[in-house]
Amino acid sequence: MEISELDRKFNIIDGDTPINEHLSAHYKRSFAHYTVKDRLPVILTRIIDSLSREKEAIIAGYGEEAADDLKDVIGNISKLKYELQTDKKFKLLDGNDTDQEEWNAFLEALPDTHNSYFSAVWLHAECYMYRRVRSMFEETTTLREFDYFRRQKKDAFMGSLEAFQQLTEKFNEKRMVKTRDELRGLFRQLMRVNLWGNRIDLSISGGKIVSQCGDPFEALGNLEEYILADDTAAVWDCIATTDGNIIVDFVCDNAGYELFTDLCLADFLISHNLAAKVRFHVKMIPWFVSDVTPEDFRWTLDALKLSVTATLRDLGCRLSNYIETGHFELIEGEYFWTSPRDFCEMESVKPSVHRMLQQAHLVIFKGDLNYRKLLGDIKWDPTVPFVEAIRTFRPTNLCSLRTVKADWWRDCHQDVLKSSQRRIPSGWRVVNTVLFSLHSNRAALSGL
Ligand SMILES: O=P(O)(O)OC[C@H]1O[C@](O)(CO)[C@@H](O)[C@@H]1O
Repeated sequence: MEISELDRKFNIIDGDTPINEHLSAHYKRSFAHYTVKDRLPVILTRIIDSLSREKEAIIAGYGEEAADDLKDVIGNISKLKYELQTDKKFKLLDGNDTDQEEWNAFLEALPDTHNSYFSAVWLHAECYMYRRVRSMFEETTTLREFDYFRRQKKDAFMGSLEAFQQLTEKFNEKRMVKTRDELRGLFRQLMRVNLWGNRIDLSISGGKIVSQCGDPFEALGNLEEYILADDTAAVWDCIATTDGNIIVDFVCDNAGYELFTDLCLADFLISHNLAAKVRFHVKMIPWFVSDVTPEDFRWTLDALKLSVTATLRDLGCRLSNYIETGHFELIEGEYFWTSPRDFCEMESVKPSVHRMLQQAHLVIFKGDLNYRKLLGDIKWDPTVPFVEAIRTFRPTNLCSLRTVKADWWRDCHQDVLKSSQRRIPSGWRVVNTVLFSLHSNRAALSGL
């Protein structure tokens, strides 16, 4: 079938997403369209491939019965891929997962015009696909607990070991800083390391293993010109003007290198008495390929403790000890983070999560997906300040730390770049540019 025929059939508009509209695969020249048409089917194919490749090992670990379960799951994922590529309506979820009712209520309330892959809001279509895959495993007898992305996450972790080592060595050299100015300087560097850590994402690479290579501290200088919005000073003030008896929350994104950088920043906050507790909010199901689950979090600390180098072993022990002393807390059991809801809906649909975030003095939202949820997956006019774009979402002080991975900020990048006399060098892709914002509940500290 000709692509134009497909477009006609799915009612695709040959243009970019209009300003103030929701992002959607409905617009052919959008990253959402490219994602639904090309990226998501690749991700599904890669799950099938890895299940087929790891079949023997899975059966060895989960028993003979897993062979039938694998066959069913592979068949169901192929069907899902077909549904996606032929723009079928979203189906209600089967199974007994904790969040199933909430998901189905959400799906049932979708207008008929926006409940298929190419017609829905991009956020809804993308989350729905990952949630459907999870349902297929939940329905099996043997593979309910199986994380079909774990192998890739572990490989990416292993590929970043050298960077972990270099980062920890540099951090250890600098740990002894004493003066407020030195502390602020180190905080600024760690925020940048953390920001760039968000580039290591297995969903954007379609599941191909990507790891951090080279010395992350060294790389900071060269990356500086790609920072689009930088409110580090305001984030620092927000933390450093307290007595240190505060909670800082991370709404985590990717496992592997990015989680490692989260842990380094959190370690800094605790070891310099800038915060009394750091909480980590993670995903309860395998999500967007590399997102952190409770199991990934625990595995990371254990793997660091068992590292071949004393530097990483010491770090692993210190971080694990923070869990024991209550300085770190892993928040698990919350399915809101894998719901299709944007954060503005949190207070009404999940008040308990909103109340929990209110306990924190600062919440750091990691990554592109959280950023999209902050902004409601809307293509805002680039001049709209961040504080307006997040609408009524005001649980506490917020910081968004993400590298830009979709297209709708391209215009804004150019806008910002033009006004700041910066440029995107040829060959540099939008994925490597950055938006970095803080919102304070006292004042709008920054925007675009
Ligand atoms: O890990 P992050 O930073 O949330 O980004 C992941 C996601 O970024 C996007 O490419 C664009 O938002 C999603 O399609 C994607 O998979």
